Amino acid sequence: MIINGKEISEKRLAALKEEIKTSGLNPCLATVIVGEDPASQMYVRMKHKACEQVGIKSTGVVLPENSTTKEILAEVEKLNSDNLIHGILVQLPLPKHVDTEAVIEAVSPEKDVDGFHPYNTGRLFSGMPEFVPCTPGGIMTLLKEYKIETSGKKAVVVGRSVDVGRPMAALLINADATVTVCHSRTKNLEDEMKAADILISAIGKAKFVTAEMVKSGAVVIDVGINQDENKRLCGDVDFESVKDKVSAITPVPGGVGPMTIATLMENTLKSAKMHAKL
Ligand SMILES: Nc1nc2c(c(=O)[nH]1)N[C@@H](CN(C=O)c1ccc(C(=O)N[C@@H](CCC(=O)O)C(=O)O)cc1)CN2
Ligand SMILES: [Mg+2]
Repeated sequence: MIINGKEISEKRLAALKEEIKTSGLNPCLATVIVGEDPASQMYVRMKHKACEQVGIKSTGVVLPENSTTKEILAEVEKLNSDNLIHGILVQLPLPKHVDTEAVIEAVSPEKDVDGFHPYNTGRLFSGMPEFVPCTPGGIMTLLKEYKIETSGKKAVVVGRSVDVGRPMAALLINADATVTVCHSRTKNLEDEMKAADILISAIGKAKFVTAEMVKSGAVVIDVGINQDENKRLCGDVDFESVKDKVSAITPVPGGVGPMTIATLMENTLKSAKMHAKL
């Protein structure tokens, strides 16, 4: 089975649009982008377009590549204190000279729709999630939509990043899976991967995962955003070689990516609801 993230994201966005229309709320998302990385610019455009699609207002702060950490923090502060804004996201990666952790920590946890602030990661790891990072959150939605059981399953997450690997592991623990997190120093990576009922690959290497590395009937979720030898977008998984061996697999494009955006929209509405109660 091929997991259709594009279809599920469209379904969720349509439901969100209806909910927002009748909510009486005016949710508003602010994006911050630093520099001119074409991929980041495209993702931010996609986020504004999704906002328009569902009826979320959006505003964008665009800062030059040579902005200092202090200058970025000042912009974030302005957004924190603007009562009309419910969600703030700083597009990552930031330029190398910027203190990314300081910027993430500066976003008010109540507006942190990316779920990257330590307050929100702490809540997630304590089993009391509020804002869940959009990519792993979107993956959990896909598993639920396709009725893929997690309880008691052996889940292997390859990658320990703050935005994907770590929160993914926390979400799977919260969903009663037995979770192993692998990374660049893991010994016998192939053996670990082959033991997985659910394999989440966030490695960042084009077509790294081949059929020999996965168990027959496993569920394979591909978080990779890479380029193949012809400069075409591809995932971490060698889709053609793996798809016939597994019970379910996400393609790239059209798998996890669209769910990241749909989850961001859901988090923004959630934030607007929380602010309305304050
Ligand atoms: N502040 C954040 N920065 C980054 C995040 C994030 O969640 N918050 N995630 C990624 C990039 N990202 C969103 O920002 C993102 C990546 C990919 C997609 C997507 O829909 N991809 C499509 C293909 C699009 C294409 O043609 O290239 C797909 O997979 O089908 C959406 C969002 C890093 N930074
Ligand atoms: Mg840095």
